[in-house]
Parts: sequence; C-alpha cells; structure tokens
Amino acid sequence: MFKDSFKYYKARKPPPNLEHVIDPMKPSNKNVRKMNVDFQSETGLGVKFGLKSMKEWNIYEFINIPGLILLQNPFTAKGQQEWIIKCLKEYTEKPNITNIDAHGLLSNNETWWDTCFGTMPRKDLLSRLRWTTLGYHHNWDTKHYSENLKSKMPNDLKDLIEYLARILGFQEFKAEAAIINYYKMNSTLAGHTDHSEAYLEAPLFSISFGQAAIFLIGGLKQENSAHALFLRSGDVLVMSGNSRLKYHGVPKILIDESKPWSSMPNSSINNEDWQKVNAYISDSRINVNVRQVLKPGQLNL
Ligand SMILES: O=C(O)CCC(=O)C(=O)O
Ligand SMILES: [Fe+2]
Repeated sequence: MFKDSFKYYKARKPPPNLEHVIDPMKPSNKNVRKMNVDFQSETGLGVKFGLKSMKEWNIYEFINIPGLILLQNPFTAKGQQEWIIKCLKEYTEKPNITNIDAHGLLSNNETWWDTCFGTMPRKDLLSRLRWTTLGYHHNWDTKHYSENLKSKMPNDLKDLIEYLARILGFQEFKAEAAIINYYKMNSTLAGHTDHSEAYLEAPLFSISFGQAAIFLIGGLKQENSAHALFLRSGDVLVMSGNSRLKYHGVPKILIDESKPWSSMPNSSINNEDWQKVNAYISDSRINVNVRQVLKPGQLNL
C-alpha cells in the first residue's frame, strides 16, 4: 500500500533502508532503460535556459512504471543557481500567489524576498515559505482552476518547460500553471493524484532543485504498492501516459553532499543574490511543478 511505503521512508527511528530506492545514477540499475532523443533538435536556446549540451543528457524510462521519464539534471551549475534565485526572488512576487500572502503574513507592499533578505531580515518568515502558484492558480480548497484566478506564466519558465517538452516528444505541451513547492529537511508531501486540470492527457513536468528527495509513485489507487526513486537537484521528472494519474508523494528530503548546484570557485555567479540563496538551499529543496490546464484548442475554462 502507498501509505505503508510512505510511513516506512518517512520514519526517523529506525531510519529507512535505501537499498530499494531506484537510483538511475547507479550503472547497474535494472529498473531503468536509457531513452534516445534526437540531438539534431538542439538549438542555441539551451544555453539561455542554463542547460548543458544535449550530448551530455541522460534520459531514462522506468521499466515497471510506464510513462514516467527522468531527464537527469540537464542543467549547468550556473543554470541551477539562476533558476533557484528565480524561484525565491522573482516567482514569490505578485501577481504570483504564495502561502505567505494567502495567510496575510506580509503587508501589501512587502515581498517575501525583501523581508527575508533585506536590511532587517525577518528570519521567522524564511522557513515559512511553502508554495507559490503561477499562471492558473491552484486553489487549494476547491482544487479547481478558474479564469478568475489566473495570472501570466513567467515567460522564462514557460519557454524552458515547452523547450524540454518538445525535445522529449511532447510537441503540443503548453505550460499554463505551475506550483513551486519549498521543502525544509523535515517536510513531506502526502500522497495525492493531480487531476484538477481539464486535460489529463498532457504530461506533468517536475523539476527539483537543492537537497535530494525520495519520490514515491504508486498506482491509480491508494491500495496499490509504490516504487521509490531518488530525485536530485536539476532532475526533470515527467509523468506522462499511464503514470500521469498515479498516486505520488515525497516522504523524505535528504542532504545531497554532492551539491550539484555548486560551481567552481571564482565563477562569475558569486553575486549577492547567490550568497543569500546558497545558505537557504543548504537545508531546503525546491520543486517546480508545471501543468497544462486546457484541452488542445480550448481557449478558456
Ligand atoms: O516535490 C515533488 O517532487 C512533487 C510535487 C508534486 O507532486 C506536486 O506539486 O503536485
Ligand atoms: Fe503531484
């Protein structure tokens, strides 16, 4: 059962044995198969998005989880840093909605970033950031999207996801809504399915940054058993086809000593923003979850 696996991996005492967590980084892994994509489709845009050359990409499908695809960290360290800064500084600003706004913890002209990293930092708000919604805003109470609760998707995020989607074979994918989840080391995300979108045939794109996670994915019902896999900084997970509506969740965040976001000393991104964010990410994980809401050809809800 999904919830038994969730409880097992969430436990602190005794801590879980991670031996059965699927790890595509292990060359001997028999649970995954490499997928090939057409390198010819590479355009100059990859550099703009902070991506490595496609020749260095590794894309896996999971033998026992049809439709689930993992594009293993295609980002350069500098690229990761830029996206992490965006997730914390730009995407937490209006018109995007954060849990901090929703709970009225800031006055109208304050931003989460300035409040936490300005001249008089409010450290109490730093760890209270849980989510931001962009585009069609996910309504956490009704679980419905609506035309009345919608703002513009940031162009850079929309373009990145649609670029990755085209390369992975999802030509028509439109990035219309996003949830950014912010996790501290003791956070979890309970098992759920994502079914609020009008068009459930479109894949779901999920990018991880910062500390690593154990991601659990089960079946269409809670009673089905679940597989556990590692997600690390930069990884792009695609839930498509048969995996799109499966139960999933995050029972555990783990420190990633390899710090895939950290670049060589003397690199040019050692700017002021990164100094602030570097400390934040040392005990946090960020997940950018992007969805298509409308059916092909549908103009509004
Ligand atoms: O954090 C993750 O990897 C998963 C997030 C997720 O499932 C969601 O936002 O619906
Ligand atoms: Fe989800």
